[in-house]
Amino acid sequence: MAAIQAAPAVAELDSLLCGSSFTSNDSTETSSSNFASPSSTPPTTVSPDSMSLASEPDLPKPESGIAPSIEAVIAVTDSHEPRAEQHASGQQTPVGEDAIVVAEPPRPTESSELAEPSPTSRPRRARSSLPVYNLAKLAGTDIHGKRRSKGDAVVDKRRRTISEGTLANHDDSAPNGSTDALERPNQAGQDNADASRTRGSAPVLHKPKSARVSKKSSSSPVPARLTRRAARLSGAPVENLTLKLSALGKRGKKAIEKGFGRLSRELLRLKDTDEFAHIDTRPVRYTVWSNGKYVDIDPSQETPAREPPRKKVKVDEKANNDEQKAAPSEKPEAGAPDPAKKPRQKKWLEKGLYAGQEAPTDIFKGLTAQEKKKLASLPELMRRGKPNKTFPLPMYNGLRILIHGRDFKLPFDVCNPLPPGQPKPAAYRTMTKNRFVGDAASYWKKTPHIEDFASKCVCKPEDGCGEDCQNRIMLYECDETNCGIGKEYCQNRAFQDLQERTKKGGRYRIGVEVFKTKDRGYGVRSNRCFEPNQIIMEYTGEIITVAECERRMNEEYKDNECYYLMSFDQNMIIDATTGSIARFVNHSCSPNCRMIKWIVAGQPRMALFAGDRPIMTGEELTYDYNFDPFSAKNVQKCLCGSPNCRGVLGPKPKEVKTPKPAKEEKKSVKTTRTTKTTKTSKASAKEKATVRTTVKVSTKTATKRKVKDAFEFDGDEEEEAAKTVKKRKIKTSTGVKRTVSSAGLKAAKGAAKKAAKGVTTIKRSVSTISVSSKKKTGPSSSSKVVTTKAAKVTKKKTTTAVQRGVSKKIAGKKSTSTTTSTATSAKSTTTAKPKTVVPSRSPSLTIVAAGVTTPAAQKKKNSKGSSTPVSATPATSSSASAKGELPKLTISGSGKTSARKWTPSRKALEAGVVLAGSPASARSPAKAAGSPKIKLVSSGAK
Ligand SMILES: C[S@@+](CC[C@H](N)C(=O)[O-])C[C@H]1O[C@@H](n2cnc3c(N)ncnc32)[C@H](O)[C@@H]1O
Repeated sequence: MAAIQAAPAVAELDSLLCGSSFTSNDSTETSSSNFASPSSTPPTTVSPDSMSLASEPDLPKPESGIAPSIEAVIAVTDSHEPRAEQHASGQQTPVGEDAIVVAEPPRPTESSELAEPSPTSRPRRARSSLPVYNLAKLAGTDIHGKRRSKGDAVVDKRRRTISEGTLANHDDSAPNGSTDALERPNQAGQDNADASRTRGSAPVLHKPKSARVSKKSSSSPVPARLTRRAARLSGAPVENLTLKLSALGKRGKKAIEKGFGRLSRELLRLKDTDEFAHIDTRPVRYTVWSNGKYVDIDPSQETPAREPPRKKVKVDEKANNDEQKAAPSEKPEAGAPDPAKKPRQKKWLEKGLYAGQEAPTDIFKGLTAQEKKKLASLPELMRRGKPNKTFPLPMYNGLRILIHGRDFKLPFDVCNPLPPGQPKPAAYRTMTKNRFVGDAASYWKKTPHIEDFASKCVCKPEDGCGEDCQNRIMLYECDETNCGIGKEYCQNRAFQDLQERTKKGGRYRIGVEVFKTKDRGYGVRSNRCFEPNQIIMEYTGEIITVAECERRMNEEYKDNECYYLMSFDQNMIIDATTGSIARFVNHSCSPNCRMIKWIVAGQPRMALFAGDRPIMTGEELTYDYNFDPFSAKNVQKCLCGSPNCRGVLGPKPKEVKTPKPAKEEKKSVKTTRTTKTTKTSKASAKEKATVRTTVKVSTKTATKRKVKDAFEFDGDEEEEAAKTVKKRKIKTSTGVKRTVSSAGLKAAKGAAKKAAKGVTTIKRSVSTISVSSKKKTGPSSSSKVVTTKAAKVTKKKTTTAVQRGVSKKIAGKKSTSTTTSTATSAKSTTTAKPKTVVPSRSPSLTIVAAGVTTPAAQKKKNSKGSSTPVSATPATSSSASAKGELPKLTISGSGKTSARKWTPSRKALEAGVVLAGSPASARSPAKAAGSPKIKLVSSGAK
């Protein structure tokens, strides 16, 4: 079968054959001898094809040597013969073998047609003397079927008339045309090369494409690739066949070109090579190889030097080129040292921790007589041998320390996280952003601060939004909308800095880690240093309404030892049970941090900031909870261990405030009302920052009860509280409460507006679980206002710049200034209790975090009943409190253990915090007339 496919190719190639093949008609050659032998007899087996040659019973004998191509064709037909016989005998042909030829099975009808053409068929044009061949059949393309038109056999149309001469040299002697056909392509090159000598080439039978393809597929014994490679390596000039052809006559040239045109592409590409023509230009080299390596037996032999690897050649060439470029005329002498190449000199590290601190030659130098004496008595410190310059001791400082024998600790400013395997709190979920839960989202006013936020600070780039920045003073973070100096200069973008810092993660960038304290549960420590006032981490969690908070405390957290609830904004609470690790920060009466609420992009956010001094690696982070337990049973012993510890987790002691005469106050209010009270003074930078407009809510009664209410818990308390509430209720009406550090004039503008609109209360306070005001937010915050107001605006020394900035702003807004609104509220106040400045940077926070009732507290409670735990009473004001920076922290008491009613203390009311330890009646807003609706019932303390 393969022979049949290859046969047309053979025909092609044979058409290119020249020389002896034309002349040789030796039919005795076997198929094997046909291979690559120009003198061998081509496969000339000619036998009548039962199919296509049926009409040509007798093929004329070749007369001349110009019919090799025809020989091939005949070989094809010869190969068909047994096939036809096979079919005739009804034998099955193996598929592999018959793939192509079977496509032309013997068709009796056709055969009969061919043998005896029907009267309707076209008469043959061929002369009877010439044989007619069915080329389609020969080529194997007739397997596609015959097209017929009007009964006319197409096969007849496709017949070609071939001149008699083309049938020359058909030889029956070639027994295996297939083998011959396979091998011939290899001969083609040589034959083609010899074709230049051809004078008369035989016309080539038309070769159908399929046949060519089959020729390709009939793998030539010598792969084309190898041939190409050989050609490349030969290095000899390639003969140009075109030149050869030009020497030919027109006819010969045409024949050869035609022949090439039918060569496969690969062969065509190679047609001009020596390999193609089998021309050896190099002598054969015998090489010896040992273990896969070339062994050069006699290097003196004339064998050409081995070519260096290509890459090396390139490099050398490049180097040469460079050299030539550099010095085209001069050539460096062989062996002379290259001036460009200097011996490499080792570079030593000259800078480093102790580099440059060589030990002094005289180690006694600079020491006192006593020290010298001591050093002499310390032979181990005496210098011996060569000084260690690689890593010498810090001689200037260390030696003295060593002499004195002091313990010293190297400062470690680098990240020093705890080793792995630390006890960790039970699985807790972290949250890096506040998330509203339940009704909180619907009650949350999304843009309460936006109005204030609309104005820009007046800082210049050189100011860098420092302490005088009015945004900073009012705890508004700068951004593109409210600050004109840009990110690169502005220093008032703490939350943005924090985000930037922690974005990539990593212990150092985050800078904090939870650890287990000895006696206070878990805490947070720094594992890096923090600058004073630097932001450390954000306090995030779920923002919930008071009602939801109450529910959680009663249901979800009832068995908890700790609550992580902190009052937030708009009467909402942050529950950090799912939140950031800031919830693990413990309380200290001398804290190193502050929890501060800022307005960032119009929204309140809470974060822990370093205090006034830097924080070192490994320090525990603490802030003052300003904890308000409201009930004796909630009082916990403080274990902060600071010298000025208040003893219990209690409220921050207030500053001792000197009451001012009412006249003065009125005057003050008046003055502020006319907005001419903006007094400027050049004070210290700290004081500048404490521009605070404070409007505090208080009553005389309340003031008296201030501390008392917070801790007293007797049977009459409820009644008394009710009275108080009533009293307060009377005095309610309108009021502006701004417990936060001033909240500034900005907010006051808004307040003024709202007051003008008849809004009864405006409160911008961190202490959220507020009893006062707010008719707007959550359902539980709809209580009637209990507070009555005395308003006083105290403006502490402000810088001109700030004042100007603020007043400008106000002027720009056409607002009546803060004091206008406060004055309004002052009107409704029966008793005005003046108060001095409140917090500086920190807002008053209310944490609703119920801790463990310590055994001590429990004992006290048991022994004293409901009496006030003395230890809970704040003693003196701490330094921190003097700055007014402490947040309010309120702890909820255990309502489970008490059946008695409990009402919020005056303190709670003032702080805007209500925490009920709470019998159901107290929790019911309906029952507690005038009492705030907002009550947190903590039942979980154990
Ligand atoms: C918000 S949690 C702080 C994290 C807590 N230590 C923990 O392990 O989850 C507040 C509770 O920690 C405890 N705590 C914090 N500071 C304390 C202190 N200085 N003395 C005693 N207990 C403290 C109290 O039980 C408090 O109720």
